[in-house]
Amino acid sequence: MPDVTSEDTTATHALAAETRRALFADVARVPGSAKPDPAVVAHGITRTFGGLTAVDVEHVEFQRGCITGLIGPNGAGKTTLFNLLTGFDQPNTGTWSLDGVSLGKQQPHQVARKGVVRTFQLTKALSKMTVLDNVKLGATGQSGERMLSALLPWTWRKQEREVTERAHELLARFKLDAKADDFAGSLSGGQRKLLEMARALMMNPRVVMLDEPMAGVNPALTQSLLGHVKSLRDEGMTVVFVEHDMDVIRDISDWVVVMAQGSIIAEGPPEELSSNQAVVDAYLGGHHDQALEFDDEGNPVGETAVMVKQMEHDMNASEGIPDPAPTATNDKEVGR
Ligand SMILES: Nc1ncnc2c1ncn2[C@@H]1O[C@H](COP(=O)(O)OP(=O)(O)OP(=O)(O)O)[C@@H](O)[C@H]1O
Repeated sequence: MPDVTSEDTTATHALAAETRRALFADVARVPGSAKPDPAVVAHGITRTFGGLTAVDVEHVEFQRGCITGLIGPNGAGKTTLFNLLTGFDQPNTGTWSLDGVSLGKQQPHQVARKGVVRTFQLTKALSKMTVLDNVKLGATGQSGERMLSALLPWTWRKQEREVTERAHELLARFKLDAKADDFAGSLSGGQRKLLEMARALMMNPRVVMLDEPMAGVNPALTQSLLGHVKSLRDEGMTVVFVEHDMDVIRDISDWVVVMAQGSIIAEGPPEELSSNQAVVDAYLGGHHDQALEFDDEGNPVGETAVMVKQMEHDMNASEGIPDPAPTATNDKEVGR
């Protein structure tokens, strides 16, 4: 059980870049493909809201020690899938596990104690609490919260010290240590994202699910955030990462899983994405009528490049990220 006092075993899974590439060489480029050493395996997950099927994932595996980018158009079901896998919502059907241990029918803090944590698209910093206290909140389910411990104060005092120490370490890691005693409400958008990550790491997780960690972050902080995400992987963590910016996805992912209308419609290495017809169709709603064109390296060219740019522009716009290049918008054309 990972807690702030446990020994961190994740480092044993740190994989070099060549090893990660080799791992995926023989993985089938199909939805639900088997991975050589999956940390998380989910099967038959469905979630409906009234008549709407938000998630209908037959099978998915997330490879240990790698970054999996989870992409898909707005409303594809990415956040709902994260909610389900981390106990923030319960599915209608399905089973899922970390290293073979079931994570079903559990509360978020129980899932976190088993090793899977998440961050949120809209950061959940409590603005009237200090930055330090916000990070300490990540250490839920510690003995200080249990009844018996109330009678044995020395157990929680020791733990309180350890939790505070760990929180300070994480604040230093994310360069927020100077802000420890400030109210979280005083942080910028990017700093709140860092705070979210620090809080998620309090439990020494093995799997981190990041829901759009770059959204709304000013470009100066984007690179540093990306560096932090890569460093989680380099320490051996398994990272699943929802992101709309294709450049970021290409830069950071070892493997990409694509969702549309609740289901997984494609999987593959990031460099093969833009030539995947199912992916382009999903983003463009199938409303294009000309053949797609790519150069030898799989980069879109001509009209296809314009459409892909349009797609990225729309996705950025939905996140409130300004697009420096003037782009003609035709929302109907892209199925929104
Ligand atoms: N609590 C809810 N009640 C009703 N419908 C919901 C609820 N949560 C999600 N949905 C619907 O489920 C579908 C999937 O939503 P979800 O937020 O998971 O998509 P997403 O891929 O994360 O989208 P985005 O990229 O815009 O964040 C959408 O149609 C959404 O409106």
